[in-house]
Amino acid sequence: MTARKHSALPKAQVLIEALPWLTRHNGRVVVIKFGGNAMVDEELKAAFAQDVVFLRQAGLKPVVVHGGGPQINAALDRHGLVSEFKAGLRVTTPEAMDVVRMVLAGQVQRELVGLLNQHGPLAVGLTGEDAHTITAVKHFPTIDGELVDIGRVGEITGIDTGAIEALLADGRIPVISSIARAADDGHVYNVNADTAAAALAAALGAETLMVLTDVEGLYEDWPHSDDVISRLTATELEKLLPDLSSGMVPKMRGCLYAVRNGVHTARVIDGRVQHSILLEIFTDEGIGTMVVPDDPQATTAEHVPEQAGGAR
Ligand SMILES: Nc1ncnc2c1ncn2[C@@H]1O[C@H](COP(=O)(O)OP(=O)(O)O)[C@@H](O)[C@H]1O
Ligand SMILES: CC(=O)N[C@@H](CCC(=O)OP(=O)(O)O)C(=O)O
Repeated sequence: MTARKHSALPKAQVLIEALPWLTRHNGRVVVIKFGGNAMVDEELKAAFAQDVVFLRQAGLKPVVVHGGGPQINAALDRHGLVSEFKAGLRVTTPEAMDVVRMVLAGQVQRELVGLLNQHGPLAVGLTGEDAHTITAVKHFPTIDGELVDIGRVGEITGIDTGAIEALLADGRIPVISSIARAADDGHVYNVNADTAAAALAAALGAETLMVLTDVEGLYEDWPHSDDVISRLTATELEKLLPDLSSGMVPKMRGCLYAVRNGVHTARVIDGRVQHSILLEIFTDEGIGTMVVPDDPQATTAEHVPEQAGGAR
């Protein structure tokens, strides 16, 4: 007698395909950075929230770190302030810092918390200022061999994971804005959201860092071709870093930092694709760029991403 096949069988097969990944990640922290450029429309943002809640309900511990570069640009413009970037970082005057804080903590973070909480009392928003989560000192980037003053931009000196871990233990989804407090001068500092996400992923011992942006992944020869590098090791990435340009620099530096500091995989994926998080996880080939540590031992058998990018 042949087994009867129900018409919904493909749906069951999709769920079963995800089983090894879900088993491996059960109880693990996944840090997801949602870039301001990926927040293009309401439908996408709602799908992002659904994906994050799905991970939470499937037994993972998602932590969201959000950006908001374009939203800050628009608000500065409304205030008659110019947006200027040096070494990929926003030149942040004290007046601009007020706007940055207002937009990140008061607008973007609130919106994401609201979308996540449509699914239950899950999300809690905080900034790096809360409970000493992110501490920084004033950052002076080197441009053409000179240290340059770009205002209230912070370089992370410490992460206190206590508040985030308490929220995770309580089943919540922390949503974090990339603003840091200074231990010494009493100021608050603007931190690039990719850098903050990478530092948090490392400090939390996350399984994966996922960076959602507005390109398909790391292009091999940007802007001349759109061939995406699907997988690379830390050393391969390190060699590429000097050739990367502005937006990708903090992102790929962050990925490198994460995999060199205990995170098993760091991925850059296209946040403009609906349900990109679930697609990256549940499709064999993955949809973006995956960075892995050099030492295969660091990615133990238990953590080899066979579902997510099994071919990579
Ligand atoms: N090699 C590269 N591959 C892909 N994108 C690149 C590359 N080099 C520079 N970029 C630029 O980086 C941008 C992504 O960074 P960014 O604008 O800071 O996004 P987000 O708001 O998501 O942090 C892309 O839109 C692209 O213009
Ligand atoms: C110092 C610095 O540049 N901070 C960033 C923080 C927001 C951010 O990183 O947003 P995206 O992820 O959308 O680019 C800024 O002011 O734009």
